[in-house]
Amino acid sequence: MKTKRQYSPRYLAVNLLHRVATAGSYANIALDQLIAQTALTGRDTALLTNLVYGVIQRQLTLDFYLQPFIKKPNRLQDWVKQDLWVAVYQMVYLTKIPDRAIFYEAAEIAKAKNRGAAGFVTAVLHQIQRQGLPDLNKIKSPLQRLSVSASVPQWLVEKLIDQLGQVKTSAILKTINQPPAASLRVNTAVTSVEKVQTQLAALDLPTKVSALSSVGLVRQGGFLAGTSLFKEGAYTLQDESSMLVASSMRLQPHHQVLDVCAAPGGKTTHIAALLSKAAGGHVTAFDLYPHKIKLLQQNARRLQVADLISAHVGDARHLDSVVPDQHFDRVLVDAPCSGLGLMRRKPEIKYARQPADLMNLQQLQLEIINQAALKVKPGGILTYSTCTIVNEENQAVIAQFLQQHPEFTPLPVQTDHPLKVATTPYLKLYPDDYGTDGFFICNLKRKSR
Ligand SMILES: C[S@@+](CC[C@H](N)C(=O)[O-])C[C@H]1O[C@@H](n2cnc3c(N)ncnc32)[C@H](O)[C@@H]1O
Repeated sequence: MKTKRQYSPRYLAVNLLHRVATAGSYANIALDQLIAQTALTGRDTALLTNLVYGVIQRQLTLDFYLQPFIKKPNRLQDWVKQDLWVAVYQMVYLTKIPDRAIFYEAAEIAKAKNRGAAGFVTAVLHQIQRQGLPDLNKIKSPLQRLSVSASVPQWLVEKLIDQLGQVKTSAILKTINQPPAASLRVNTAVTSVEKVQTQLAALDLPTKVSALSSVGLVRQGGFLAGTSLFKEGAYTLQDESSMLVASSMRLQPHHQVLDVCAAPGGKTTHIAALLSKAAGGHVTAFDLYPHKIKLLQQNARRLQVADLISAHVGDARHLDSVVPDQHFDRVLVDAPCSGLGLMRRKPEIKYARQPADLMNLQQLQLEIINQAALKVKPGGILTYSTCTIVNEENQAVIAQFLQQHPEFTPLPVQTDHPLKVATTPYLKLYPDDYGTDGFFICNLKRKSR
């Protein structure tokens, strides 16, 4: 039987951080599962969420703060480090929580796991209280200071400065550690934005309309996947930037669409909602992984658009063997990418990526887009999108593609509302522009014969 302590948000946070670090789970998915399984109050859910995201977001900063107090970091057990991270995070960023409460909880968590470690945790925290934390402003190298303060690896800060300049990089780094907003796409195949907004408000979940997408609603925090509206398919959880993809594709109800990197189907189901079965519209969706195709099919059923979608396992690098002799009005390549635009929502990504990944991914992206191009009807449109913010995976892919494919020309990216960022020849959204994920969209029209 679980004790009261094991349901405390801090205990749950330490456990979850341990799982993310050791089993490679994504924090947002693991957190949603945990919240669904445990009957926490709204306040405890908010604290748990804050602790988990806050600690992962600020891991490099927290390591810097703890460094002078831990003599043998290599001998520190992972969960002891995570317990200390959670404690120091509260001391620095959640200033309303008194130190004595933080120390007591940190020691109790240590005791519950291994009695011997409780003394060590308490000693470290008391030493921090006596001596104070080291000062970030005293880091001599400006690059290292920016990296540690924003908790972003130095190679990535350097790359962003190189590609975007100091001012834009600082603006991005300032916003990526803010709590991510929750956003949902209303499923216009079955309901309307106004209706869902009213129904959510009645559940004490007020939302605001998205500034980017006419089918998006946003709110700061809250567990939106638990409502019966979600289960019935009235909406799905999706970042506002992702909602721009289907809207940009100039879809018509009768279109035949190929979605080659489709799972778990966020964009496939959005595309399907814009097609009409009666008019003959259809999406053929592929993904490399069978378990992801199952997820896509589940989502399609929940969102009541399964009859417009056929989903199969298939490799987008070999489309001729999966869709021989077929050509489509619209082809979407929502490419596998580094995910560096998701630093706020999936903060663990920034530590996992290595510089060499970007060029390896570029090769894969080029292979896929080159194959996808062969499946576009004359006069049709090929859409390339990613959730990353580095040139290698975005404009460099498009530039190389266009060199080899003069039959394609970029179109302005159509959006529901006028945006403050350029939409031609492609749309690059950074996390500081609208508080969304970082995203890239390019629409390429194939010449009519
Ligand atoms: C960015 S995600 C797609 C997200 C999806 N479009 C959505 O909106 O929900 C990229 C997808 O590409 C898939 N993928 C990776 N390599 C692939 C390949 N060679 N062929 C097909 N799919 C692939 C991954 O499994 C992953 O699901």
